[in-house]
Formats: sequence, C-alpha cells, structure tokens
Amino acid sequence: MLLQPAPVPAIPDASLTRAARLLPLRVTDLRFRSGETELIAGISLTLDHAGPTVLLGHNGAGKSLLLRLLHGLLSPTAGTVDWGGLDAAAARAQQAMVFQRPVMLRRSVRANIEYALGLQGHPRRFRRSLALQALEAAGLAGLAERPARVLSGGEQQLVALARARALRPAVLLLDEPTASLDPAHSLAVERQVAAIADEGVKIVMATHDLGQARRLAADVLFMAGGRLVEHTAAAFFDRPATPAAAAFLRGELAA
Ligand SMILES: Nc1ncnc2c1ncn2[C@@H]1O[C@H](COP(=O)(O)OP(=O)(O)OP(=O)(O)O)[C@@H](O)[C@H]1O
Repeated sequence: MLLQPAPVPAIPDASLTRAARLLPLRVTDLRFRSGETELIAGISLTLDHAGPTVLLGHNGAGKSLLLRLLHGLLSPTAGTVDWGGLDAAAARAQQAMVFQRPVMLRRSVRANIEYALGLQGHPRRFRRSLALQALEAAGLAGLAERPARVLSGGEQQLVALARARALRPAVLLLDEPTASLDPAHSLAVERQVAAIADEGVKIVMATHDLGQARRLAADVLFMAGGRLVEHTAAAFFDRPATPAAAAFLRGELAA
C-alpha cells in the first residue's frame, strides 16, 4: 500500500478535553510480583496533563507490565492506580490499548472496526459510518474492504490504531507500536499517534525509538529494573538527571 505523506486530519468533532475525564492519573506505590521477584517495585507517579507521555527503558525494565497495570489487564500485588477518581471499570471503558503485534479478526478491515464499536455498545446502524470515518481520518479508506489478516504488519498496525481511535478513548496506551515496522510505516504510525494526541487523547506510549520519543514526548518516564528512575519533561533527552538514564541514551546496556 502507498502510504499517505500528508498530515493526518483530525476527526471533526473531537473534544480537546477528552483526556480531562481520566486525569490526573495517580499511581501510588505500585508493585507486581511473580514468585519471589518483584517486577514492578514500588512505582508512584502523577500524570496530570494531556501531552503524550513516553515510557523508556531497556528490555525487561517493566514498561509493558506498567502499561498493563495502568490499563487494568493485570492486578497489582500492592499499590493503586487511580484514573481521575473513577472506578476501575469506568476508567478502563474510556481507554484503548494498542500492542506491538495487532490482533485482527478474520474479516474485513471495516468489519474489524465495526466489531470493536459493537463491543463498546454502538448501535449496529452507526457502526459502518463510524468505521469508515476512522479509516478516512487515518488515510486508510482504501483498505476498508480488504481482509484484515492478509495485510502487512505495518498496515495491520495502522488499522489497529485507527480501530482504537474509532473508539474515541480518553486515554490511549501503546506498547511499542512500531517495534517491528519499517521506517515508512513507523512514521505513519507516529503521525497517527500525534493526530490522536491533538484530538485531546492522553497518550502513554512505550517505545525503543529515541527519535520518535523525542518528537512525541511532552514528558518521559524512564524505567530500570521495575522502578521509575526519572519522570521529566522532554528535556530528558538533553539533560537526563540520572547516570542510568544518561547511559541508556548513550546506548549502553543495562548495568
Ligand atoms: N505476566 C508476567 N509474569 C511474570 N513475569 C513477567 C510477566 N510479564 C513480564 N514478566 C517479566 O517482567 C520483566 C519486565 O517485562 P516487561 O515486558 O514489562 O519489560 P519491557 O520493559 O516492556 O521490555 P521490552 O522492552 O523488552 O518489551 C521481564 O523480566 C519479564 O520476563
């Protein structure tokens, strides 16, 4: 598929205050243990503005675990995740998550999005136009009737993002969405993420692509060994506060 180089248009009626429903996020002394190993070792943080938050750290630092705990896919061993004071189910209903490997059902791209809209409770008669609108906004209208599972990995990831966007979440969690994509598809995903952020959606994204992190991040969470080592504004890249983060940015292996 030929990727669209033009900027991605915003979905027309997007609300710039969408993320405000779930913010601030307050995480308090969050822990996740497997057997004797504490994999998330007491993380506390507050996210209180809508700019994209980028999660950085070496392999195994605990980024995916943290995202899953934030989304409620895993239950913490101890500690709390509080999304704007809402109960967990209500908070989760206003979030979407995109993983490194997208899961597509054996049906058309459009039907995949319609299915997700159905799960969210949208009446059948509205689903088709909402799905097509989301594909249009993502520059993917040409893929609507293609079987989703035969698309390339990069195309599937763009569709997964469009599907998440169609759900109009307040918060979008992304776990290394461009990890296995070529540069063109990575950039297309990045543009989608930026467009979604511009619609007022709070983005929390793990990535290993430092260029992408620099371009997107309003703030950075740097993790090592299951701990939050730094939470700083985007100046992180030029002035990391800790030796661990400086070593990470130099490309050194974890100590
Ligand atoms: N459900 C689980 N049960 C037990 N251990 C787990 C579980 N999920 C992850 N782990 C372990 O926890 C550690 C952190 O994993 P996690 O996937 O969160 O790291 P990551 O920072 O996302 O790494 P990468 O950048 O490689 O994706 C790893 O040692 C992993 O093997």
